[in-house]
Amino acid sequence: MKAPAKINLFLRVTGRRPDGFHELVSLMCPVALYDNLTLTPAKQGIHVICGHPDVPEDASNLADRAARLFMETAIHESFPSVSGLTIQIDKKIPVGAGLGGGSSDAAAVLTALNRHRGYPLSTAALMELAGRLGADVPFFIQGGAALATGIGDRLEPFSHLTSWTALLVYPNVAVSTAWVYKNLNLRLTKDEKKLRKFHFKGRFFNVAEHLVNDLEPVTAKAFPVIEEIKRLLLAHGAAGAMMSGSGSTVFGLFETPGRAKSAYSALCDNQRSQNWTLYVADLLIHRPVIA
Ligand SMILES: C[C@](O)(CO)[C@H](O)COP(=O)(O)OP(=O)(O)OC[C@H]1O[C@@H](n2ccc(N)nc2=O)[C@H](O)[C@@H]1O
Ligand SMILES: Nc1ncnc2c1ncn2[C@@H]1O[C@H](COP(=O)(O)OP(=O)(O)OP(=O)(O)O)[C@@H](O)[C@H]1O
Repeated sequence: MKAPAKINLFLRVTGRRPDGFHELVSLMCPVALYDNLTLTPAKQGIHVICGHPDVPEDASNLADRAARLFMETAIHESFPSVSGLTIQIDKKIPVGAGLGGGSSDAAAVLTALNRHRGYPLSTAALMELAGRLGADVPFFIQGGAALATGIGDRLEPFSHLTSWTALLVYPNVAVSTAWVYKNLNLRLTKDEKKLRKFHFKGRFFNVAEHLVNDLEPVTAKAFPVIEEIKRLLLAHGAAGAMMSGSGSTVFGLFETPGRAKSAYSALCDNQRSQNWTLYVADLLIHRPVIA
């Protein structure tokens, strides 16, 4: 099954909880760049096969953790015995890229196991399990664009968005999300705090006004290539350009797939892009219809 990447179109950090996690307001949208997962029954245990140098194949893989958590929880509810599982991941989403690849793999495993076992868990229970695996995982269970609050786990579907095509540029540097949050300066004035609580309710997302990411300056300071990519995307016709999540991927938003593809070609011809990986991907605004 397909596990999509995501981009953050709006990300304001509004505070820090006593446990160190940050509160935020973020508009997130899946994009049509996918990992492909194949789940097959095994005699015993959970096995991950991925073959990507930066993705663990042991129990620390988020897809493995998701399967384990599901079995521990749902087995008690409806199954007499634990069966094994092999998870094959064809990794297309770059790793440590701010595109939520690991989180999406985990959500895909939870959703597939729940469906396959005849829905022992409600969507709400599945989302709760997902939240235990990572802040971004519940978003991928829900599907479609969403406005996230809390630590990213409180979600409202959001459809006031134009069908942009994104050009994603991954500069081949992996960024640790924990490092970015740790280096974020959160000393905010009262006015700034008010601004950051900006509410999208009933409003249409406007690129010129709303495209913002509080984490971008932190990552861009360590990796100046981020500013360089933003400049190039804007110079090649993007309506807006910004880093996604904690980085390092930068996306440009284009009005049509044709314009995104022209920018893709122009950037590929540029000497500077030799070490970068580029993808053209439509925004997946609406929740998939489940048959
Ligand atoms: C940057 C975003 O991707 C934006 O959508 C998310 O906020 C991060 O989501 P994620 O990668 O699923 O994050 P997790 O795997 O849950 O957390 C990784 C680390 O990031 C920090 N973290 C994460 C989420 C959050 N709201 N506040 C944090 O401070 C914590 O140090 C945590 O240990
Ligand atoms: N299934 C998985 N796919 C990718 N990375 C995984 C997976 N399981 C564990 N990891 C580990 O998680 C780390 C970051 O993975 P990921 O690519 O999801 O981060 P990210 O792109 O920064 O995502 P986010 O936007 O959620 O911060 C890597 O160090 C990787 O080794």
